[in-house]
Amino acid sequence: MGTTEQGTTGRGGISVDGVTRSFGTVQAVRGMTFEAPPGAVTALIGPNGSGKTTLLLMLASLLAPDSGSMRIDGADPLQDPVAVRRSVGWMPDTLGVWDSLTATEILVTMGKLYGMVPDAAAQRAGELLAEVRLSDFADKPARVFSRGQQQRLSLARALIQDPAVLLLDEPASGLDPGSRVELRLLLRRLAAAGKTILVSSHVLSELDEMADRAVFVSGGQTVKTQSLDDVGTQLRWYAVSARDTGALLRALEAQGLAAAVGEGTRRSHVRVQLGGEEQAAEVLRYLVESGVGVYAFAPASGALEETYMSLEGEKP
Ligand SMILES: Nc1ncnc2c1ncn2[C@@H]1O[C@H](COP(=O)(O)OP(=O)(O)OP(=O)(O)O)[C@@H](O)[C@H]1O
Repeated sequence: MGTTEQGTTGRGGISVDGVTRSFGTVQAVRGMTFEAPPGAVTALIGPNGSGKTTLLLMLASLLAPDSGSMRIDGADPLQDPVAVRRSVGWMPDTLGVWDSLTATEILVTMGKLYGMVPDAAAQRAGELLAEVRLSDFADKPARVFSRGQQQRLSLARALIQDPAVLLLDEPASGLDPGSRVELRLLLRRLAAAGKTILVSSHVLSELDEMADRAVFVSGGQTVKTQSLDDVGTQLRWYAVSARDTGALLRALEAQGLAAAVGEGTRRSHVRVQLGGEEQAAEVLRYLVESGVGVYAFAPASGALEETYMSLEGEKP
């Protein structure tokens, strides 16, 4: 597939419009509407129980919505589940069945289910196991895999048919720091190749590095979408540390900035809200010139965490 965005109803990307789903009296998804374009990583962010997994299951055509419409790479999961399953790679938050099969057997079986001839499936399995650094475990049964190894195998399984769309539910959970970096690089590479990637995660610092856009959900509804391109102009809290905290506070107040001593960290710091990177650069220059001895100056939290916390704060 190409890298061009092709609109809400044409081919390419994910489009979700007014989707709902209940389980008995529990309204898991009350109304979600958003787009995830091809060639980008879109983050799906929300508190526990906000409906992320339910939505991903519906997109993967494994669960039917009660109402609303969805398009995945141009196909409707209700009308055309076969097309959707062909174009979607699904990485659930746990690997699931087939514990007694080896990693290679799992991937080859999946490949054959997608219509690959055995040789091609075996070759693809070998390439993917190398990609997720599991070549040494190719002939080991999945039941002996650690949580992180299972996650990596699950990712390989999601990629077997070279899908146009990747749906990933908490893919970094259980991964060691090195594997997380590799996952990030792999997903950026796949997005650059034109794939549509929708990834749910609670690790916002990681999504800051990985995602192009974010969809925030709460109580089964989409509450905000954010482009990470706007981060440079976003109002953000900065944490500033200086040799003389009192002088630092006075210097910031002299600039008309509301500053307060921050709490909750080992190192003493001052929190100040700034209107974007331009203002941050000016304030930093001023502080350095005023001789308060600044030794740390950075956003107090990631951009997504800041939005997440502000949305939590707005809740009734
Ligand atoms: N099969 C089911 N039967 C009954 N209730 C369900 C079922 N699946 C999900 N729910 C409920 O729907 C709501 C949304 O669950 P979901 O798993 O989609 O949330 P989530 O955002 O993925 O949460 P988490 O961040 O904890 O993974 C929850 O209240 C959950 O208890």
